[in-house]
Formats: sequence, structure tokens, C-alpha cells
Amino acid sequence: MAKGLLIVLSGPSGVGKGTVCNELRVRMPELVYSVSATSRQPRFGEEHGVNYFFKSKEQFLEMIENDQLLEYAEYVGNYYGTPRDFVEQTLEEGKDIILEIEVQGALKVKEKFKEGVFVFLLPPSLDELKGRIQGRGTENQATIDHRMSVAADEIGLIEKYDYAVVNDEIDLACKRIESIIIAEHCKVRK
Ligand SMILES: Nc1ncnc2c1ncn2[C@@H]1O[C@H](COP(=O)(O)OP(=O)(O)OP(=O)(O)O)[C@@H](O)[C@H]1O
Ligand SMILES: Nc1nc2c(ncn2[C@@H]2O[C@H](COP(=O)(O)O)[C@@H](O)[C@H]2O)c(=O)[nH]1
Repeated sequence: MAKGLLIVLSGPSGVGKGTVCNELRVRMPELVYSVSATSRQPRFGEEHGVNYFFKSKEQFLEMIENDQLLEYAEYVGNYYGTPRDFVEQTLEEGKDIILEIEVQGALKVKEKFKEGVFVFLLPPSLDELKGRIQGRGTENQATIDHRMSVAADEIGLIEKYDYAVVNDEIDLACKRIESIIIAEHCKVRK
């Protein structure tokens, strides 16, 4: 059986990765979503095992030690990582899986999965990006400033990706990503 596609959706904080993924869940119910582990505190309404596997810093370091993560990164003061077994098992079953992760982690995945599909989600502008993080109302000003301070460097790494999708409008951004996935399935693999 052919393996599934590994799709990595990445981009700066607040660009709309989570929003786009939630919409893709509705449009592409066959697509599997990887749930990450993190050492950050849950936000109001977030559930363990649904949004993230919430871990203490010690538990996270243990996962690294035990080689349970496909990739991990320290981002703005917290650890984030992708549980390895779930991704590998899903691909073996011939199902497509999407990872919603930041840039350092995405580049680590690229080293291991050259055949992966790497999509960078762009904001229409940096002002709009800041407005979106602020509008979400989940971060304090210091964290927003920190996240914005790394955003320009993250965008600077766009050339390492296969596709750039502007999230100007959710419906359009989702259509672009759906089209990429369909096209990747039609690709002649050498
Ligand atoms: N196309 C869009 N137009 C306007 N607002 C948007 C759009 N996409 C997302 N948003 C809004 O921007 C905010 C940030 O979106 P979201 O949480 O999905 O970003 P994210 O990239 O997943 O962020 P993080 O990396 O911090 O988890 C949310 O309030 C969301 O409703
Ligand atoms: N390298 C990884 N980055 C991840 C993972 N899961 C999420 N993320 C990214 O972290 C930032 C911050 O997320 P937030 O939920 O605190 O706003 C964001 O860019 C996520 O996409 C992961 O497993 N590995």
C-alpha cells in the first residue's frame, strides 16, 4: 500500500494556521491531524489530547530523552514537539497527516522527510499579523511582542518551503491548500 502524504503547515504565530486547519477538518475529513506535545500552560478551553498533550517541562524532556518526538523546538519560552509514533503509523496506514508546527521544527522534519509537502502560511502584512494575535486575546503584550519579534526571521525562511499560501481570506487559503494536496497526489514521484 502507498504511504500517506506528510503535510507540514507552518508560519508565524497568529497567521491563522489553527483556524485554517479547523476549516480543513470540515472540508477534508479524511486528513489526519497530529496533536503536539507542549510544555506551555493550557489556554482557556483547550483540552489535553485534543489541542495538545500538555506536559510539564520535565515530562517533555523525558519524551526527548526517550526519542518519542519526530521533532521539537523551544519557541518563545516553551517546548513544542510532534509525537513520532502517531505520525509514522498514520503514514504506514496510507493516510495523509498534517502537522501544524513552527519553522524550526518544520525544517527538522524536512531533513527527515524529503518527500514531505512543506507549506508556509503568510499574513497579508505584518500589521495584520499583529492585529490577529492581539485580536485572539490569548497572549499578554510581552508574549505578543516576543512572537512578533521572531516573525520576520521566520518569514525569511520561506524559500525552504515548497509552497507559500497567503491567508488573506480563510476560504481562499483553504482552497489553495486543498489544491496543493490534490496536486501532490497526482505528482509523478521519481
Ligand atoms: N484569514 C483571516 N482573516 C482574519 N482573521 C483571521 C484569519 N485567519 C485567522 N484569523 C484570526 O487570527 C487569529 C489567529 O489565528 P490562529 O489562532 O488560527 O493562528 P495560528 O497561526 O494558529 O497562531 P499560533 O501559531 O499562535 O497558534 C484568530 O483570532 C483567528 O480568528
Ligand atoms: N516545532 C513545533 N511547533 C509547534 C508544535 N505544535 C505547535 N507548534 C507551534 O508553536 C507555536 C506556538 O503555538 P501556541 O499554541 O502556543 O500558539 C505555533 O507556531 C505552533 O504552530 C510542534 O509539535 N512542534
